[in-house]
Amino acid sequence: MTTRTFDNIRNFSIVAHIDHGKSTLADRLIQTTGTLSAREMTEQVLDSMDIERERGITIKAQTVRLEYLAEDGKTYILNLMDTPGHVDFAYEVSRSLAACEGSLLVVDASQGVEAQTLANVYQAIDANHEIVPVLNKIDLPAADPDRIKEQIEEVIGIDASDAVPISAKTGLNIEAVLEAIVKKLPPPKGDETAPLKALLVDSWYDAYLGVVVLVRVIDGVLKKGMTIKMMGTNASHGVDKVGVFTPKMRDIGQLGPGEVGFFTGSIKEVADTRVGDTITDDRKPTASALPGFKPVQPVVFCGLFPVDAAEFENLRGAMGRLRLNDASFSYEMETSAALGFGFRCGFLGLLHLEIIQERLEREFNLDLISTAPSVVYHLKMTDGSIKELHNPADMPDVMKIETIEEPWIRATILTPDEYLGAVLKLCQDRRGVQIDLNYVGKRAMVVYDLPLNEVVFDFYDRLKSISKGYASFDYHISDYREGDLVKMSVLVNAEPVDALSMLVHRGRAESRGRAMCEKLKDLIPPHMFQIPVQAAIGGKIIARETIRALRKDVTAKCYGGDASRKRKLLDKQKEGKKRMRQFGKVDIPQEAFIAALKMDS
Ligand SMILES: Nc1nc2c(ncn2[C@@H]2O[C@H](COP(=O)(O)OP(=O)(O)OP(=O)(O)O)[C@@H](O)[C@H]2O)c(=O)[nH]1
Repeated sequence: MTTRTFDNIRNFSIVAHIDHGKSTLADRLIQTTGTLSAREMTEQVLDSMDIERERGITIKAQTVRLEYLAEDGKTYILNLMDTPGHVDFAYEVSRSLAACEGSLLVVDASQGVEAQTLANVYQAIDANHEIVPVLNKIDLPAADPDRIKEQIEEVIGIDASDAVPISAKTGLNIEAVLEAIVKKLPPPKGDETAPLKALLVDSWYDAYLGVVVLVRVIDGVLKKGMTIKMMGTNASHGVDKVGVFTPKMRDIGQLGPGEVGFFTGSIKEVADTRVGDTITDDRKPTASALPGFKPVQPVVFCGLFPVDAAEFENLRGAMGRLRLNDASFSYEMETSAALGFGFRCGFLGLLHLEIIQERLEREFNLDLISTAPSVVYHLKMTDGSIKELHNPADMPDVMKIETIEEPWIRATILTPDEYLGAVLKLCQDRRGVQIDLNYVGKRAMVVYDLPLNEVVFDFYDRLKSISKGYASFDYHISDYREGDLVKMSVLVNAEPVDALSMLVHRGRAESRGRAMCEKLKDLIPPHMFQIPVQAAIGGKIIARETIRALRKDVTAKCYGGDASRKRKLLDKQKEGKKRMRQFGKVDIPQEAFIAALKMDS
């Protein structure tokens, strides 16, 4: 067995803060290497999902194989691995990075280093990547490449003297990027005579081909017709097709060491393929699996219920369809006294939650009520057992709980100096513990440890609003810590609304309860009777508001005459009704469930 270097291959990814031009550069690289015709280039190629494009973020990792004739006269195969740009998908990012040897670090030359730049580049450094800094958007008048170079050296601590100044938009200097990839990034190494060992980087469901698996071959050869084994799940599958993306799918029959491509076979569900798993030859397995494999765990849960109970089966069908392509999304049936039949769903983070909810509503035309997002708590019971709590409504008797642990995150925030005070206050208000405060050029960089449950509702929105959109934020889950947490229930007209119950820190329970009652008072329309709104811990009421009785005739304003206007108003009222839920005798509008949880004190 001999390990050798595959000199004509380079595997790289692009790391960048959101909007710094990763997709535009990727498109330029594809175009410059002539992989697609100009007509095919009209759309951004790598971001393929609608919602991704609308939100300008990349969710599913994809990859493209480029062929580049370099200045040295040789033709190179360049595999560009696209990485998801958001923290919720950090594990997928780390697997994509593990599949290559180097990264292009794209920094907007008019903006400089941002929180995600740091988080992503540190991940690339952890993956032992060689890093080529690229300064993008130098066509902008505000671009200051020299200052940004200094910033990269100072903050990230890598040599930026050879950083490539480009404009991905105008196509300026793209050749120089390709040359840097060839000259600076190391080629892959591997042993083609060894048993197959490949990293499962990503997988998705294709209507024609079934499950498509993206892999990076480390050793051996992945061939059409062979039987492979996934070492994490111990499942074996026949291989039907082996190929690469150019970015169109092209069959090439086999992939050798250092190569990146896809295969299809007898795999039924995306859930059967775990990102990070090792793929080997079923008949001649490799001795050791690749390190670092961990199944992804949902960290945020919420209930999703159809507004119209008759839509329950449609919702179940839609969730099944989404899960086909997203194994990290989980759901199980749940019944709520107030909301009826629905599902308890698990997500990788808040963005993931929003994306799934939006797709259910948009692609499947469902009207949904979502309950408060909750993190996963670890309960240590008095009998010594450990329980995971996904839903505050399921909280066991407090007498049986010894301690409650909650997940904490480490957050990195970059903000212009003038908003620093407000940012620190926000973190402090959310039980944050300051770890570091530094300067990156003219901007402050603060590192905080925060309980995830304080971040889960509206932290990011608040951060953006207090910094006028200038602060950037990134986080990762760090650990579980014990907290003095209590379950707060909300009662509307003396009926507990389980969908609004939540775990809060004891020290904040009263102010949260008060804020919640005040909010609900505004959100719940007056009825024909008086409605008390209360917050309680155990049997103890900690806050109360009253919605005064009101008899309101919506058509009263239309003095008889205009029938069409009258009908419009009644229709509008009916529309409003549809989005309400009855709790005992009280109608609560759907918006109330999320709005009540936002704490914009
Ligand atoms: N002026 C200028 N604008 C650019 C340049 N490169 C990209 N842009 C613009 O910057 C915006 C963001 O570019 P994208 O390529 O979508 O950014 P991205 O980093 O891929 O963003 P995510 O996919 O969300 O991670 C778009 O409006 C681009 O047109 C450039 O060189 N100059």
